[in-house]
Amino acid sequence: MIKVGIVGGTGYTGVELLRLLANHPQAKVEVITSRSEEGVSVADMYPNLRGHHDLRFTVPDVETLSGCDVVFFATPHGVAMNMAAELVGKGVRVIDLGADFRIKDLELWSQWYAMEHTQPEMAELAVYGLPEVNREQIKDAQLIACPGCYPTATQLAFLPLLENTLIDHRRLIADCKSGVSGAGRGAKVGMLLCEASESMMAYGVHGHRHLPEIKQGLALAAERPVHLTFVPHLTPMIRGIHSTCYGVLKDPVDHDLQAMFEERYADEPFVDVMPAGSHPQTRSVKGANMCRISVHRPQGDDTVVVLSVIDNLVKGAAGQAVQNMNIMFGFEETAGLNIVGLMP
Ligand SMILES: NC(=O)C1=CN([C@@H]2O[C@H](COP(=O)(O)OP(=O)(O)OC[C@H]3O[C@@H](n4cnc5c(N)ncnc54)[C@H](OP(=O)(O)O)[C@@H]3O)[C@@H](O)[C@H]2O)C=CC1
Ligand SMILES: CC(=O)N[C@@H](CCC(=O)OP(=O)(O)O)C(=O)O
Repeated sequence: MIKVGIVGGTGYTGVELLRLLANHPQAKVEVITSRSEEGVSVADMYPNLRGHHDLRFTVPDVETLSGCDVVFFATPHGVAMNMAAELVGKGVRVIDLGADFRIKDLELWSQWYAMEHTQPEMAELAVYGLPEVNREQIKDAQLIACPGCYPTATQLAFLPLLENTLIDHRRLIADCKSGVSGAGRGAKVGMLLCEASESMMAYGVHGHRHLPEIKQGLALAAERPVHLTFVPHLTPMIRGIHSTCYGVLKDPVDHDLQAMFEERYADEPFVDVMPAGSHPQTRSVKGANMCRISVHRPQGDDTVVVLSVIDNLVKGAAGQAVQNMNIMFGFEETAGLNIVGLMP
C-alpha cells in the first residue's frame, strides 16, 4: 500500500481525488492539506466521504508530506512550483493537477500565467501526463504535469488525424463547452446558480491559457507548429467538457476515419470510440474516467468533425491523475478507476 498526500484537499479536484482513492486497492491517503480548514475532519466537510477516510486537514508542510510516496497538488497554479523540487529531492513522486509544469517554453508560460517560472529544472524534468501519448515516460517520471481539462478532450479528438497527417495543421478549430465546476470551488459571482444557469456564454475568445498547452501537444503529434482557434464556453451543468473539433482534410478522398480512430485507441482503457454516427453526451462520462469520442464527415465534405466528451473533474483532472499514479507505481492502470458514468 503506498502512502498518498494531497495538497489542496478542500477544492473540487482535491475532493474528487479523495472519492476515487477511497476505492483504490493499493493507495491510502495519509496527509491532506488545507490552510483554511486546519484541524477540520474531511468527513465533516464532505459527508459523502464519511466511513471512507479518517483524516483531518493539516497545513501544507514539506516535512509531513515527505513521508508520502506520492503527493498530488490540487492547487492553483504557482503552488506546486514552490514545493515540488524539495519533495522530489526527498524521493517523493509528485503529480501536479495544476498548470505549473505543462508548458515547456517557460517564457510562453509566464506570458499566459502572468508570473515568473521559478523552477526551470523541474519544468524540464516534468512529464506531460497524457497516458495516451506518454505512457512510457510516465512509468519512470518523478514529476507529472497533468493536462488541463479542455486540453485533454481536445488533444484526444485531434491526435489520430494529425498523427496520420490527414488534416491541414493550419486550420484547426476547437469549439468547447465546460461545466461550472471547471472554475473551481472558489469561483466568482458569474458562476452562481442565478448567473450561470439558463444561459450560455463564450469566454476567452481572444486567448485562453489552455491554448498554448493544446497547441504544444498537437504540434508534437503533427511534428510541426499548428494553428488553432480555440473558443471555450461556460454551460449550465456542474460537470462535463464537450469539445467539438473541426479539421479540413488535405486530400478529400475516401478515408476510413472510423477504423483509424478505433485502431488508435484500441488498447486505451479510458478512450471509447463510439459507433459511426454517434453523438456522445457529457452525462455518459459523469463521474467516470472516460473520454467518449465520435468522428464524422458531414455530407462527405472535406471537413472532419470530432466530438469528444469527458468529466472535467475525472478524465480532465483527478481521474487522469490517479491513472498517472497507477502507471508510475506499476499498478493496474484501471485500479480504482473502474467507475461507470452516472445516468441520468
Ligand atoms: N476544476 C477543474 O475542472 C479542473 C481543475 N484543474 C486544476 O486543478 C487545480 C485545483 O483546481 P480546483 O480543485 O478546481 O481548485 P479549487 O479552487 O476548488 O481548490 C483549490 C485548493 O487549493 C488550496 N490552496 C489554494 N491556495 C493554496 C496555496 N497557496 N497553498 C496551498 N494550498 C492552496 C485550497 O485550500 P486552502 O486555501 O484552504 O489551502 C483548495 O483546497 C487548479 O490548478 C486547477 O486549475 C485541472 C483540471 C480541471
Ligand atoms: C469553466 C472554467 O472556468 N474553466 C476553467 C478551466 C478549467 C481548469 O481548471 O483549468 P486547468 O485545467 O488549467 O487547471 C477556465 O476556463 O479557466
